[in-house]
Amino acid sequence: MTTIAVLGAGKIGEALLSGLLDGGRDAASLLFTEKHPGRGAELSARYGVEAVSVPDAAARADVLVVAVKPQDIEPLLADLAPSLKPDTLVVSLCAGLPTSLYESRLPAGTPVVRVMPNTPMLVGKAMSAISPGAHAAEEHLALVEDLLSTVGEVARVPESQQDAVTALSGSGPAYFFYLVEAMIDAGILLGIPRDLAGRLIIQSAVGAAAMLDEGGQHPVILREAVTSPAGTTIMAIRELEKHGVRAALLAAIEAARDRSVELGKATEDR
Ligand SMILES: NC(=O)C1=CN([C@@H]2O[C@H](COP(=O)(O)OP(=O)(O)OC[C@H]3O[C@@H](n4cnc5c(N)ncnc54)[C@H](OP(=O)(O)O)[C@@H]3O)[C@@H](O)[C@H]2O)C=CC1
Ligand SMILES: O=C(O)[C@@H]1CCC=N1
Repeated sequence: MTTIAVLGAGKIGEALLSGLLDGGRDAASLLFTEKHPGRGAELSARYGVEAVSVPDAAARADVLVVAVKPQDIEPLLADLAPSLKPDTLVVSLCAGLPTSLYESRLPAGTPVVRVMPNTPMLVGKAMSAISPGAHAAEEHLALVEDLLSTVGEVARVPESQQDAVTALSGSGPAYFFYLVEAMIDAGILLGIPRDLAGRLIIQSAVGAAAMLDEGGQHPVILREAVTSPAGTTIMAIRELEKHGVRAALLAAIEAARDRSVELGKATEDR
């Protein structure tokens, strides 16, 4: 079985380990590296996966999944480059970082695949978008697709779209969590106890997501079906429009895209 090492088992690295194990992968085929020995020991105990050093991961794994913050990439690549085996596939989960950055720091010909996943990986419902670097062939893309399809859906996109994808689906779960949090607060405002407000809103979100996913109908049609003439929903929609919520979402997602571009540029400038 292919050995996979996750370099940086923080929020998304841990979500990947946990999602792969839930998807049936053998813990013996997984490795991870962590900066802090305490966290390494905690994760090993929780998942039964071995914590190793970066050079050990490079020596033993067929696939290295980079999951450190973009700001931490340079020391990691400097650590990795001398011990990397020629055919090792490098998979980057890092926002903004182009495959060309890895290609310029790692041995010539290293295959690199850029991925933008999201945290619903933890429950097997990730949306991941993948793009090949200059030396990644179909077999590499197929391997990454196979790996990530155990933790959710996978789409192939040109690398030029990855910053936009990061803003949409990479950060996307946070926008929905923010909305749910604000709607629960509205329940509190209306005098509903917090637990009940949470159940009302979360089950509405789950139901709406299932209709979007399974029903095949456009969101406008689904919203119109809730919006009765002179009813309650249209009064709420008028307030959302008055407060510029649609424009705020467009601006917010554009700002996230711009930040992804900036994170990539910051490494180019070093
Ligand atoms: N969180 C998310 O929803 C998503 C994140 N991503 C991307 O995933 C990457 C990680 O994000 P996230 O998980 O949120 O961040 P975290 O900070 O939670 O995780 C990164 C982990 O890597 C550790 N680390 C840093 N340098 C090294 C190193 N050289 N060797 C081993 N471990 C190291 C960090 O330790 P320490 O904290 O001590 O520095 C930390 O535990 C980012 O590049 C982000 O853009 C992509 C999609 C979604
Ligand atoms: O906020 C971030 O930078 C990362 C990338 C996408 C989701 N979280």
